[in-house]
Amino acid sequence: MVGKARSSNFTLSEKLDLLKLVKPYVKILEEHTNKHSVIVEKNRCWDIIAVSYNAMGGDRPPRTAQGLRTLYKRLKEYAKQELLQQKETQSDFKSNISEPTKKVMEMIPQISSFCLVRDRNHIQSANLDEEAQAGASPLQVILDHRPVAITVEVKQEEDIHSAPKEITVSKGQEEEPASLVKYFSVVWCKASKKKHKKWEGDAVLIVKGKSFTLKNLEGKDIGRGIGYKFRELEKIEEGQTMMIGGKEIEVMGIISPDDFSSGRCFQLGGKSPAISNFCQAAKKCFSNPLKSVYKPSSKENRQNSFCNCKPRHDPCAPNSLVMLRPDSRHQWMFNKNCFPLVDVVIDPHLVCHLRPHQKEGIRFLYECVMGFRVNDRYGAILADEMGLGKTIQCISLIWTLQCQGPYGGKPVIKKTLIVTPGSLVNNWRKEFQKWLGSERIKIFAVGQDHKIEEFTKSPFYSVLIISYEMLLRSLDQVKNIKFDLLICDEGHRLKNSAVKTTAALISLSCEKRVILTGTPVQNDLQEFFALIDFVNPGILGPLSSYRKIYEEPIILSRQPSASEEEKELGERRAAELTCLTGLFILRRTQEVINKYLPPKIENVVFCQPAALQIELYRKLLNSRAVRFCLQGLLENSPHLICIGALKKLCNHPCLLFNSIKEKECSSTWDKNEERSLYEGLINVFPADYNPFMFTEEESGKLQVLSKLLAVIRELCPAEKVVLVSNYTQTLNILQEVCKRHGYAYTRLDGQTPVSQRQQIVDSFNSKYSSDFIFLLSSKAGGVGLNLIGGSHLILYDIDWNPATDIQAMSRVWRDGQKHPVHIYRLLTTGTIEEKIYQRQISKQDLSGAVVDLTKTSEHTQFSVEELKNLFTLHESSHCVTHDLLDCECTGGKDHTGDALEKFPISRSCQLGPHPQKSHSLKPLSMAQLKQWKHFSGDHLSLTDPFLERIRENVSFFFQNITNQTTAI
Ligand SMILES: Nc1ncnc2c1ncn2[C@@H]1O[C@H](COP(=O)(O)OP(=O)(O)OP(=O)(O)O)[C@@H](O)[C@H]1O
Ligand SMILES: [Mg+2]
Repeated sequence: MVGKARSSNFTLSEKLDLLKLVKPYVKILEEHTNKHSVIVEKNRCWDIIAVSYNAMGGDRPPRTAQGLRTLYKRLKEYAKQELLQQKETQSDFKSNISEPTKKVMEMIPQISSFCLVRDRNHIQSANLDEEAQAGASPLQVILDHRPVAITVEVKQEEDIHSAPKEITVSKGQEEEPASLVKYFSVVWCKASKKKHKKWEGDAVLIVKGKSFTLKNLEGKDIGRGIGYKFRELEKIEEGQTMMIGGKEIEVMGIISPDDFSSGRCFQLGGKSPAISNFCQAAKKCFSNPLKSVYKPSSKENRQNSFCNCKPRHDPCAPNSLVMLRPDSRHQWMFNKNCFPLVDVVIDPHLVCHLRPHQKEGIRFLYECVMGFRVNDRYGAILADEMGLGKTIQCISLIWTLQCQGPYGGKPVIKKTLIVTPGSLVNNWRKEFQKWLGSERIKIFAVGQDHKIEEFTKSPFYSVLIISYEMLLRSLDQVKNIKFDLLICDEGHRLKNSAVKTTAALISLSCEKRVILTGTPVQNDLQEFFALIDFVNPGILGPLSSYRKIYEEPIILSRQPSASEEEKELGERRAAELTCLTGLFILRRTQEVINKYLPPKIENVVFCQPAALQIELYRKLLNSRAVRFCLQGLLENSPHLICIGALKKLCNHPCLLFNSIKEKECSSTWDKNEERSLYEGLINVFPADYNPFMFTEEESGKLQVLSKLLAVIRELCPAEKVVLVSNYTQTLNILQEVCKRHGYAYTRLDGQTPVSQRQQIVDSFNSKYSSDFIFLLSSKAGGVGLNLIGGSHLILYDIDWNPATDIQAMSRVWRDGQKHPVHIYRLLTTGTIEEKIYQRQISKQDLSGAVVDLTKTSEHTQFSVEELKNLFTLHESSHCVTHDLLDCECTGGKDHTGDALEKFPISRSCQLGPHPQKSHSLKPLSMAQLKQWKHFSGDHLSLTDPFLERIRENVSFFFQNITNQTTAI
């Protein structure tokens, strides 16, 4: 805080020393650059400190008295070292420059990119008048943008403490262009007559015409005024002090409109250093990593004898994967003992298995956790789509950091903590074994028979794998272990900072944090903040300022009523946020591994509802509850209950029957809305209806499923099926179907003990397994599982969130799959399931990025219009989704999207009953769907033998084939 720094009490000799110490560095800079310059007054001697500090690799100039003291000490040490070396070598300063000096020189081109030198509010941090009284040499520092030029001159002091003038309020007349806006960085304090002011904080002054706004760094308004004299506001310049609205401010610098609209000026650390640092780092490294760069003293000699100066693996070998070398800033910060630089090379044993995108991912993870990408931040989010091998990338990272490091080859980490959903604990252990064998690295997976204490006691284990649930239970023990790297698998669950798991993980002191997630974060800016703040705490500032600086302008810009100015600001802020976080978020899509995978045949199957379903559906739609929903009183509307009932009915009427019976017996039956929804419904069922004796004919989808299983069994007897539902009760029905047909099955749902999950998965994947069907609850066990033993996957029901379904579908089409993969998504024609599907498609391209801030956020509420649409049964349509495609085919022929090209683009398919509004929807996904092969169930010749056998109960098909070489 600036105010604190002002109260620093350096002794006079310390200050003089400090200035002397700074001078040589200024000289060095001067010798190597000689360009145009701008004059900075003598009180900017602190600029030089900042320059020197940056030149030596410091992140940012100190902002506290303590910080200044530390800097002072380090400068002193640094100078001593330099002198010592000069003496040692007895050589001419210019021809044989010492290593620390070299470091400074190496940094010269970077200096101008450190915004801190220009950004005065970061360096105005000492009691300057004391300096003057102490008789220190006034310095004239000349800085230029690029490259930096600095000269030192002695100049007489000018009085810099003239009293601030209050800007007078204009009496009128002066006219000016209202659009002219200027931005300044300032420090402020409450108005007082004291000579030695104590600044209370940094702020941004926005001057627009005759008015101004003062915002603190959290983006909150702390002062406002209108009607000032335009002339005076226009003349505001750097260094000027003035009174505005009862506050005294000193102008530290001018902020470009670009820095304001991007929000960069509110970020204390500024992002430019980080980015430029990364770019520079990528370009150069000044020392030969294989050569010792520094003659160590005898003590260091001893230390060095312990370190390995040769890379662990040959960096020059063909196909070697060599990590980026640290830049000079990093070396200054982390190589205090001046160990030789050593190349970090990924173990060739691993490299030979890695896909190109995985190599890139390992480089990315390494640079993030080493702090190469963003100064002082060591976090990363690897958000590759499902099945891209996030596990192998992390294993490579752990193995590398555990054995190697850039400084003298010393390992960067000792212990790693991997936190993962319960069902994946053993999967991680197995993957370690798969890629590294059991000798290289000792892994400890916490389980019922493997208690944490064992890990704590044994020095052999370096990796602890634990489930989120277990972590919560044994947090105290985990906290007592020092972990150097933390990996959170399926880490999107940390998007809610209020939940216990997140709080527990935040409480761990480990700095290097990696989130793995295959599920894209939807467009919730607060969830996004939570993930970012977890991996790189504080990088976006406190939540309150994030809201003001990013969230509010972005949300505001999306309102239909937003002005052009608001839209522009929102877009700029969104772009800035994406750009800043893009440094440590990596997401690749499935396409990168498609070529390694077998063909995938995806089918959307529209199943005709059974007669009983139609009758019950009509009755439900006529219920008082549904009618109440459509009246528009959404607050107390029971629409979720109605939607739930319709979804159950689509799966099987017996589920609805069970619900009615349950409600009849329960105390909540009194609740009006449920009573009014189920009223008279029971009479539609046969009088002797027994839900346990359900039949397949009572559900359109179940009929299709039953036929599908039979044809798979017949045509591919060696292949297996993964059958997915979101509901345990539905899984019970599907299980019963398996029993009735004599299909061997296995099942994994929320109730399956964690300790048994991997075993169930392994046994299904084994070629010796006799199981034909894997019953999977997508919510409980969908994430992260490898079910490559199955090559047919049937999604029996649909979820609102496309990510849940994509998660499930990705279980089988992944690395290691040997057979062509068939995916079947069953939907009941004309019902709510189609509507959910349509909504999924129109939402899907929102989830294309980790977070796509340029897109509008998803709906969480339904409008009355939407509810009307949801609560409509389209009895006469073969496929409402196709009707909405605006496709000219009637489904009577084998129509594919190739025909699309015949029409102008403006005719591409649109979703929604109001074509005139369609541009606001997401035409792309629907257009893509239109390009899928599609045909109605009574189409004459179906080339797909599986579809051929189920067509009787199917009104329409969509089909898409990826990697169509040997398909079908
Ligand atoms: N380079 C590779 N060669 C062969 N198999 C690989 C390779 N990389 C990964 N795999 C295998 O691919 C499967 C999927 O990998 P992994 O489980 O790491 O995916 P993921 O990215 O974590 O996906 P999800 O988001 O679903 O958890 C695993 O069985 C893994 O062993
Ligand atoms: Mg995974």
